[in-house]
Amino acid sequence: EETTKPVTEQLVDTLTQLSGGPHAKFRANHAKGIVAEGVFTPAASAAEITKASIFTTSNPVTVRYSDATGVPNIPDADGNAFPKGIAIRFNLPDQSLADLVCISVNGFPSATPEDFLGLLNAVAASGKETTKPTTIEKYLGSHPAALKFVTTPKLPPESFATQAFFGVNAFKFTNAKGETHYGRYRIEPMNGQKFLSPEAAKAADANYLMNELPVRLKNGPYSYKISVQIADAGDTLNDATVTWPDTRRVVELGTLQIKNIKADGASYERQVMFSPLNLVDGIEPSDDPILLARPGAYAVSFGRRLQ
Ligand code: HEM
Repeated sequence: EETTKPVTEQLVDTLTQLSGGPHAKFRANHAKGIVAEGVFTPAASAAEITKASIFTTSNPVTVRYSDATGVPNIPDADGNAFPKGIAIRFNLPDQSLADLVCISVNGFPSATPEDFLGLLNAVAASGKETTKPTTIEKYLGSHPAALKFVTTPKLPPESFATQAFFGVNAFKFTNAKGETHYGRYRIEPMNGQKFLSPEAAKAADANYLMNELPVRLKNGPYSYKISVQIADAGDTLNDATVTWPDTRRVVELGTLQIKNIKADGASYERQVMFSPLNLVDGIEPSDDPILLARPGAYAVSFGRRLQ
């Protein structure tokens, strides 16, 4: 009997295929990672935007940095390891939690999960093709957002500590007065972004990012500013391929300080699934179909990782 798999499962299948997997016990995407710990301290301005406990109280956080793709040993400076990821878990005193799951580029190649599957399938098909234009060339020719994403310079950062990250999908924020705003997260290193030169990127060790972080943290903590870019009336809220102008208001939510590598990080990351829809009161999802598809895809990958 023929059954069509849900698009979320097809996405995980294609990500797995593209990575040369399955790779037992690893994520189907953002497989290579490192886990650290720190603390989030709110800024006074956060309360203007949201009553969410994660942004109005100080809490311990667990942070997983990652390279893109499902390849567990991808070289950190490889173009395919772009975008980098950051997953931040706020561990609240009542055992509840919330996650921010962001990437190192402000945008996404596709507006819907079906379109993203089309892109991944076009990449998968074009490996074996000899006639031009290939499936991926045709796909990119008719999908400008995907073309923009794949041609974005893939600058390898000096460190995960010198990389900015973006939420890409919009969320709806409610403050204590009941006022609502839509916004997108920004996570910016306090000491600015720093990238490798092309020469340094070519010479970089396959694990230079994963090796650098413990060394850096021995010399002390580092921090990011977490803020939210606020949509104006009329801005597109449900399409992650459409960035908003840089002139939009940006409100600071607080400071993320990273203090140490997590001791049991390797087993922790296997047992944990971060999700952009792990939320607390004061933050709701937008109706962006990419955002709404993510937990389903992540759960498929998580379930396979536990087998
Ligand atoms: C439909 C679109 C997307 C699909 C199908 C997808 C797929 C996946 C999958 C399967 C995983 C592994 C999850 C796990 O096993 O725990 C993952 C992880 C991740 N994704 Fe996505 N993703 C999508 C969109 C996005 C977007 C828009 C962002 C950022 C704005 C993002 C950032 C990340 C990050 C940072 C991780 C690693 C999380 C961790 O460290 O556990 N993804 N993605």
